[in-house]
Amino acid sequence: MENQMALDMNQHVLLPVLQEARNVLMESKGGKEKSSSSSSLQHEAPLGYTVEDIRPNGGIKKFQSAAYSNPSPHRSFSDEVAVLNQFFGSLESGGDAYVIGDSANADRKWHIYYAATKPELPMVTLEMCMTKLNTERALIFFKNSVEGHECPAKAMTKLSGISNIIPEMEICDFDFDPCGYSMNGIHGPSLSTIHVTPEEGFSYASYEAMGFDPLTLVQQDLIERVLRCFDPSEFSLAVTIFGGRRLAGTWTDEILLDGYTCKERVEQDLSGGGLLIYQAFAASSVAAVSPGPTLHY
Ligand SMILES: C[S@@+](CC[C@H](N)C(=O)[O-])C[C@H]1O[C@@H](n2cnc3c(N)ncnc32)[C@H](O)[C@@H]1O
Repeated sequence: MENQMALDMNQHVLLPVLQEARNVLMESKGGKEKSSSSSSLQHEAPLGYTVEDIRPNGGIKKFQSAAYSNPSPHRSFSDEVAVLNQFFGSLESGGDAYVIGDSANADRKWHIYYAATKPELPMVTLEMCMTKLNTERALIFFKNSVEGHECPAKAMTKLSGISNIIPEMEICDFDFDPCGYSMNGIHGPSLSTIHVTPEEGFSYASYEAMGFDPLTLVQQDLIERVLRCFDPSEFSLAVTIFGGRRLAGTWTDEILLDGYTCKERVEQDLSGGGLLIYQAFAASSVAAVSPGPTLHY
């Protein structure tokens, strides 16, 4: 998870680091608040990042976000792993790093860093990375497309269908100027987050959810609801399971999606008893990508 990963960095850390490696690391570590009494909060940059911008987000302090530049060593995964090991390598599980995906395609790899002090509680986490969004769906995340609505972010949440993904979730959403969208959702122990970059040519949306009951929430239904919001030409997803397959309900199933071809499926055991299932999909008309191995660092 991105923001949610900041929950308890002393206990455990599972960092999915995809194309936006620097952002994920930044958000996982979290900008540390220096003063909560001031109305203009100061943030400390994590892991040597420089704070460039801090935006208020709906007035909810814990959902604030910040943008950072990415100086070395945050330009290569090996360097990132070396830095993370300094922080987390001495935890009971040690620090384990994995790169999963197509080794021939630099844009199609899933980077994972895992470290824990104690066995994980049973938990399923879904992470989706969607690219080449449908142009009309992407337009919803431009502010000028929701002109006239009192709150652009709320309009985007509703018009895109994001509010229907897990309808019970209380959503804190944020619109960027002139385009872009982020939200965090919460319902009991379940958390979710979405970040959308809608610009043509490099459009991208991420969806992540954790803490839900895997025996009642059906994997395929949830994924289909997410896809309806963005209609991407390509996407990959990672399901991380702690607690064993028996408690994971439908979350170990292979998913079959109308209009998409599964290009790759990898199952990777994680230290600490976890299982990661990675799958990559492309809209059925998109040319096939050859599967690649899992590389261990
Ligand atoms: C969803 S936001 C970035 C999400 C990122 N994880 C974060 O919290 O910084 C990305 C989209 O917002 C737009 N955007 C507008 N102003 C921005 C800003 N100050 N910082 C980051 N993105 C901004 C970008 O062009 C892009 O379409």
